[in-house]
Amino acid sequence: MSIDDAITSLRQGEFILLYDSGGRENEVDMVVAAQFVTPEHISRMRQNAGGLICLAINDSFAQKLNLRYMHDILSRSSDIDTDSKQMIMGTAPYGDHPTFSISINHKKTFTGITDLDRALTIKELAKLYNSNEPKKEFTSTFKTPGHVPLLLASNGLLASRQGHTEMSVYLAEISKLIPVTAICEMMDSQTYSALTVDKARKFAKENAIPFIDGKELLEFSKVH
Ligand SMILES: O=C(CO)[C@H](O)[C@H](O)COP(=O)(O)O
Ligand SMILES: [Mg+2]
Ligand SMILES: [Mg+2]
Repeated sequence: MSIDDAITSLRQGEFILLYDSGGRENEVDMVVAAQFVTPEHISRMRQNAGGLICLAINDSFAQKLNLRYMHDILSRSSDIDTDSKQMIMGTAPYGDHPTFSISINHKKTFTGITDLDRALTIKELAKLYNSNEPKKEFTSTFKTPGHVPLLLASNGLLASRQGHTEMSVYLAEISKLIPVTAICEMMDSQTYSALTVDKARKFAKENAIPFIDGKELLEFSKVH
């Protein structure tokens, strides 16, 4: 299936599968546009993917919310001693910096972890994108720490970093959707490892879900 098929699915609030490359995580994430997320999407990501359900946002939105990478927040914190700062992740084993920022819960959640709660947090954060006062609404409507990790896409998207964070946000942007995505790595409960790309492709085919290869997406982004 093509990038056009992925755009169609994302616009319909359906999942796509997104593979980065053998040169980095070598993982396939389930991806859905955050504006359409329902408890059913969260349930499917838990059961069919099984990784960490995260919320990726583009750089301009992150700037409006005054969000920072967690590694920067921790590095600058005067509450953390020098030895402990050695723990802060600079680059992951596959070479990229992590995109994690703070984690959030919508204030109307209870524990924050249920399918209902996480869907509320994710959908409401996407809704905030069109707010006239996003920062004010963000700080008054969400709590941290929470059960939905925020991931900050690099400015320039694929030209800067080729992670699922940037690729999923790029796909939302070219779909003319709010550039906020819910993503989750696919795991294999038989091998206790990441699902292989071949198994993920089979899953995609069996379930009629568009499968996007990061290398193809990168080439596409260079000419569009
Ligand atoms: O680590 C992650 C958060 O669960 C995932 O790999 C997610 O795909 C985002 O990270 P990246 O942009 O590095 O691929
Ligand atoms: Mg990862
Ligand atoms: Mg990833």
